[in-house]
Parts: sequence; structure tokens; C-alpha cells
Amino acid sequence: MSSIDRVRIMVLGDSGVGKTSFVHLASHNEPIKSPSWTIGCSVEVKLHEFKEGTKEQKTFFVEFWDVGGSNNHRNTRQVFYNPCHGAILVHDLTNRKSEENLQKWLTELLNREAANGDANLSGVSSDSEDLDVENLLGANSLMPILLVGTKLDQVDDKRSNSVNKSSRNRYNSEEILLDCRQARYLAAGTSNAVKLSRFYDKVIENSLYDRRKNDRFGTNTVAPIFSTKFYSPHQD
Ligand SMILES: Nc1nc2c(ncn2[C@@H]2O[C@H](COP(=O)(O)OP(=O)(O)OP(=O)(O)O)[C@@H](O)[C@H]2O)c(=O)[nH]1
Repeated sequence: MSSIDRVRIMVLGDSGVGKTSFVHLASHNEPIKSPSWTIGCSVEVKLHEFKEGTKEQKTFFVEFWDVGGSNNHRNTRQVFYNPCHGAILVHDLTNRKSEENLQKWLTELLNREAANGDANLSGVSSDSEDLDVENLLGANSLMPILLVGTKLDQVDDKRSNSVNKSSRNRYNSEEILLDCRQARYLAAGTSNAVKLSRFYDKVIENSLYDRRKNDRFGTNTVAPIFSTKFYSPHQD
């Protein structure tokens, strides 16, 4: 039996925005019953058909690396950021600050990539706090980003009209708005499910690009890890 390749997606956002709830729904097609507070990092895996329906169709494992959103884990979670083939940025639609903070999350991730010498991020200082994310993503980076807005059920009607209209955003990515406790938001055939599938395809393309680059330059790749949980030695 041939082995199945895998890709890693980092799932980032403030504590309590719904990262674990979203990942569970995306990987199991049903809502999580009682999400627990993520300490360190938790990994979920799902199978995805890359370029389904074409001659290039191939099965991949998609790994969701859900890192705890607490600031206390800032240093420990950096070890999980490499390799990274795509990122899901999660914010709570009822909490504007959580959306503003996504830039910080992406900066933390991209700084880590830069520190690891990713050619796409050349010129980025590894300790820079003020990374120009829009510029960087717009011109140079191939890393696919998906924006996820949770707790749509708690947004009042007036705001709901305006949030529903947003599709393109500053990260130039697609966006999914949902209630993570309702399976219908990611049900097969919905526009959200199509967006997710397209996003996984882009992530896989990015990993294939990485692999070709590594083969050419002989860079080491990190051993893959299966569905498991990692715990930080420091709890809050
Ligand atoms: N009403 C509503 N509640 C949600 C939604 N998504 C998540 N929640 C709730 O928000 C709380 C936090 O959700 P989690 O999925 O644990 O959030 P997290 O981002 O993983 O949090 P950390 O583990 O602290 O990083 C839980 O009580 C969830 O049930 C949603 O779309 N609607």
C-alpha cells in the first residue's frame, strides 16, 4: 500500500474564539460536544481528495494544528510552526479585538517561517513585531490563508447583514462565517464546503512546491505527526 502524504495547517486565533470547535466540525463533520481549553497544541487529521475529479486526483491527510490561544504559551507554541503549508485565522464575530489580533497571530507565524529561512519570506527579520503582513502575503508568500469568523448565531441582525457581505479581506483570502455548533454550515455541497475544499487544494499545492524546493536545495523536512495532543509544560 502506498503511503499517504500529509500537509500541515496552523489554526490560529485568540483564546476562546472557537478554534477547537471549528477544527472538530471541519474534520468530523459534526459539532464537538464539549470543547476543552487547548493547552499546548492539539492535532486533528482528515482525508482530502486533492484535485478531485481530475487525472491528478490524489488522497492527502490534512493536519489541523490547533495551538492554544493563551499568551502564556507564546514561546512554546513556536515549535509547532514549522513546517506550515497554510493557515486558518479564526476570530469571534462578536469580538472585534479578536479580528484585529489576527495580524499579530499571522506575524508570529510568518516570523517563525522567516527564522527558518523560507525563501518566500526573504527580507523579513525574525524578530520584527511590525511585519507588513498585507504586503508580504500580497506579493511574496504562497502560503494560503483562510479567514474564519465564528459565533454567527450571536451576531445581531443589523450586523449580520454587513458581516455576511464580506468575502474578500485584507489577507486576500476567502472567508467562512459560521456557527461552529451547527453541522449544516460546512455540509457537503454548501459554498463553505467548496471554499474549504479549494483551500485544502491550495495548501497541498503549496506543500508540493515546498517539497520540490527542498529536493532541489536538500533542506531537511520535519517528520510528520499523526492525530495526537501536545501539552505545554506550563499551564496558565
Ligand atoms: N454560540 C457559539 N459558541 C461557540 C461557537 N464556536 C465556539 N463556541 C463556544 O466558544 C467556547 C470556546 O470554544 P473553543 O472551540 O474551545 O475555542 P478555542 O479558540 O479553541 O479556545 P482555546 O482552547 O482557549 O484556544 C466554547 O464554549 C464553544 O462551545 C459558535 O459558533 N457559536
